[in-house]
Amino acid sequence: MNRIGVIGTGYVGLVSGTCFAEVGHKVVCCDIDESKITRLKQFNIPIFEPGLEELVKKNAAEGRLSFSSDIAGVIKDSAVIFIAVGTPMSASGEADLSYVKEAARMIGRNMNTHKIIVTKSTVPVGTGRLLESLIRDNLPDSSQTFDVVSNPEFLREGSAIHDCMNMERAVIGAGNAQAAEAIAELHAPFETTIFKTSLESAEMIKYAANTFLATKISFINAIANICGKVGADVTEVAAGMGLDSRIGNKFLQAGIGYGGSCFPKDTYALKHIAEEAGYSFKLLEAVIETNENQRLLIMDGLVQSLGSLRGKKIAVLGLSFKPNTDDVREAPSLSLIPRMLEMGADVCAYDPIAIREAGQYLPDEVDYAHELYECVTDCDACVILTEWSEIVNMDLERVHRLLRSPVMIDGRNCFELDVMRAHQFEYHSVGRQVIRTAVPAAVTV
Ligand SMILES: NC(=O)c1ccc[n+]([C@@H]2O[C@H](COP(=O)([O-])OP(=O)(O)OC[C@H]3O[C@@H](n4cnc5c(N)ncnc54)[C@H](O)[C@@H]3O)[C@@H](O)[C@H]2O)c1
Ligand SMILES: O=c1ccn([C@@H]2O[C@H](COP(=O)(O)OP(=O)(O)O[C@H]3O[C@H](CO)[C@@H](O)[C@H](O)[C@H]3O)[C@@H](O)[C@H]2O)c(=O)[nH]1
Repeated sequence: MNRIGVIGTGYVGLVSGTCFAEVGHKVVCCDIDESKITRLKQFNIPIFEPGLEELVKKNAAEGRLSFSSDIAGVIKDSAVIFIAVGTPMSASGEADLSYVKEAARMIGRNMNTHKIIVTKSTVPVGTGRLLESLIRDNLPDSSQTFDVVSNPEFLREGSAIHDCMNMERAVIGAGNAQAAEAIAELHAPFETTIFKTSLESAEMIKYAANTFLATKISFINAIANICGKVGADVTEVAAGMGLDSRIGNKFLQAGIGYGGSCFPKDTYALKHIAEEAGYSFKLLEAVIETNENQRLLIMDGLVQSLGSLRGKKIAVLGLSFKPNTDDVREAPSLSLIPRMLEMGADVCAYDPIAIREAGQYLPDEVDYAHELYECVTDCDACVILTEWSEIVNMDLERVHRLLRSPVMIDGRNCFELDVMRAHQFEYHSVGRQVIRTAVPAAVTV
């Protein structure tokens, strides 16, 4: 058994730490936020992630997973240290490395034996080298040796455990072949493809992968916007494109764009990295701009169907940035609900899990319903921002009956047009024909 110390118990630290424990390693997770560690010790998991609580309990009970707020002690006791702290977007768009740098200094100060430091956080190219020098500068004994390895994390929120346990590849970037091999061996139980690279290439692979996926989303959203104007249906177009194995059918779901803790900040960070390197990344700029405009389709749909929003009551279904998570970082709800309020609407919001999270950031005027059907009651329109299965599977007949006017603005293309026609909704979706209850039209939101 290897002793892995994980610094940071956000999504990545907690999920990857738990999964490395699940495959047999001994893992201790630590965090600067003592309240998180107190909660984790009581199995009160700070994030909503399906299956995580059970897996944490199981691995803790079997003695492979524990939590500590003694960061220095965890560093001293570990042979391998994962850095899994946040790298949020700074005001200028670049990745804020202050947490990563602080973690490196702490590691340097507490280095007592040879250790491999593994960066799981998403960091700009060159950070691995920067961490090497920061650690070296903080060593109590300058002859102490260590290695820095980049091993970016590719899990998705909402399916994080599945993604980690069934990882498609482990990218291992290192300057030292022995350190790379040691981290490859750590991955042996996952039976995944090991891809060894330089430190710099591994760091770039993470940004290139995320921005490529973001590009796919903005591309299909741009196609959707044209489809809406020329009478094509983007869901058919995406399905037809996806049958070409060179294109593939994944990440072609048109909607109100990508949000979350990764794509928005990582697209900005790569744009910044490119600028620093003297390259003007026009394609990526267009991806970002397309994404930022896309969510405004919701406002267009509301104005088309209701005219002025003043005094209108709007039901907003879905507050998290995607289903199966309570994460609201860069969620469309956080920018769209304040706009609705500014335009004079009353908003009642519902989410199966994320009300508490979203409520911290939304204006006080928002009402929250604890049940979907209560939320839509007496509303002038129903807006869908997140495709939770509870929302996709709602009883449309009941919703039609409860709404004051049967208007639905769907930012995630949850329903078939024929179904909405049969239920006599006015239905605005993305890149598809608008269904009107009385007069059919060929314009989409
Ligand atoms: N969220 C994801 O799905 C995901 C997936 C892949 C990669 N990533 C990347 O992984 C990194 C972490 O993301 P996250 O969403 O888990 O972050 P997060 O912000 O949710 O959690 C980071 C944790 O690190 C802790 N921390 C900060 N500084 C610390 C220090 N010096 N010592 C100990 N703990 C410290 C914080 O208290 C916090 O609990 C980011 O770089 C992100 O881009 C995230
Ligand atoms: O066809 C699609 C697919 C996704 N999205 C949106 O894109 C965003 C991101 O979705 P997803 O990638 O499923 O979730 P994340 O948890 O943000 O995961 C991404 O970001 C992580 C952090 O870097 C990476 O580790 C993952 O590989 C990468 O998929 C969400 O707002 C989705 O609604 C679409 O609009 N259309």
